[in-house]
Amino acid sequence: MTEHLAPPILAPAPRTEPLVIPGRDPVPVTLLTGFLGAGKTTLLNRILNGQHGLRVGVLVNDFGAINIDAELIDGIEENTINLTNGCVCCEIRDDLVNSLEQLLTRTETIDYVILEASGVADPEGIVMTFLDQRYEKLLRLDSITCLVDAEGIFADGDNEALNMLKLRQIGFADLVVLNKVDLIGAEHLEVVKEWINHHLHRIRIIDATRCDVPLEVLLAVGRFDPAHVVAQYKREGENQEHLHGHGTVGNIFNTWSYETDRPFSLEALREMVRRELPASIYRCKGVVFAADSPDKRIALQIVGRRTEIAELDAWGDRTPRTQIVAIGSSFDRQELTNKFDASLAHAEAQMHPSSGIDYS
Ligand SMILES: Nc1nc2c(ncn2[C@@H]2O[C@H](COP(=O)(O)OP(=O)(O)OP(=O)(O)O)[C@@H](O)[C@H]2O)c(=O)[nH]1
Repeated sequence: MTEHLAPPILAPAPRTEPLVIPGRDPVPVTLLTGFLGAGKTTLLNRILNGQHGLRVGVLVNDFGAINIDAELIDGIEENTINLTNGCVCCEIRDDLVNSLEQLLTRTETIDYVILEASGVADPEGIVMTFLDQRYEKLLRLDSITCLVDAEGIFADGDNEALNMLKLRQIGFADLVVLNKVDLIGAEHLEVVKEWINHHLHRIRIIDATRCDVPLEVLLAVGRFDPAHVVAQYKREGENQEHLHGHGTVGNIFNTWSYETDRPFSLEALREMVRRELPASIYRCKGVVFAADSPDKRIALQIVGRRTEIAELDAWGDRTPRTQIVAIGSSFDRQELTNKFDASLAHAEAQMHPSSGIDYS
């Protein structure tokens, strides 16, 4: 039921020939980066449902053993490929290229690709893949948009490696969407902007709630500039900030996953998160089987101690089963399992009479 981040896998022999799909121009790619829970999937769904006339293919890289994001992306299964078993920025870089190739050859109809990196991905490896000349006839990096959680950006702020990762995610981007401004006041917003501007100069920042950003600034903008990557390296060199590879970052995270056929009490789950979830759990998400609504799949989203619960489709032919993943640093997995176990409906029934559904 528990695991660390997957260890690096042996990469296949590197390609020597340029990758070309005959008759095809390089397909533009927008890379979505940003720390756990910042809003990448929210933005992705917004783009997929937007009026842009583009036929979009999607690559999703999630953390943990179960790819929950794939469940939460609105209905384009056939043009979506999930990258599992590792982080897109290092362990599965060849997998990334193979998946992109698969996505582009699978159907003639894709004319734009969006890659959602995992929230723990260091952008360097991904950017380097796109700068590799072997792939330049296949793909063109159009832009890198980094989502920042304006409320949660300073969570666990004493953790230097964590701050560094967040800054690198921002530093490699050509646009920052400062998201969740609905959750903070004007003063906090200014503090976040000052923090970003203090560390990184001349980054374009757009404030947003629920990633409501005009599509014109996100897609087919041709903003990616390799010179910016060079400048980022130079800046890091001057500030001696380089992380010496993703391994350093990867080591600060642990993942946990949980599965059960027994139904949850949503109220108990929400209360448990509010009162007891350790601050060292940065992100938790899943698809839940709930006693409150046993016929429908329930999406569970936890960022810090905020919980969002939403009804998805009916279980239909699928056996109702809860799958939850969490990521954080230095937490006790058994303790976490116990806390979730205690939020199961029957466990709750022993302590409280049953309560109504609250989807707020
Ligand atoms: N209040 C508020 N909630 C938001 C906003 N944007 C996103 N959320 C919520 O934040 C949670 C995380 O959003 P996601 O889009 O899944 O974040 P993510 O960056 O894809 O997360 P991971 O990749 O799983 O780390 C979800 O519950 C969203 O509904 C916002 O502007 N305001």
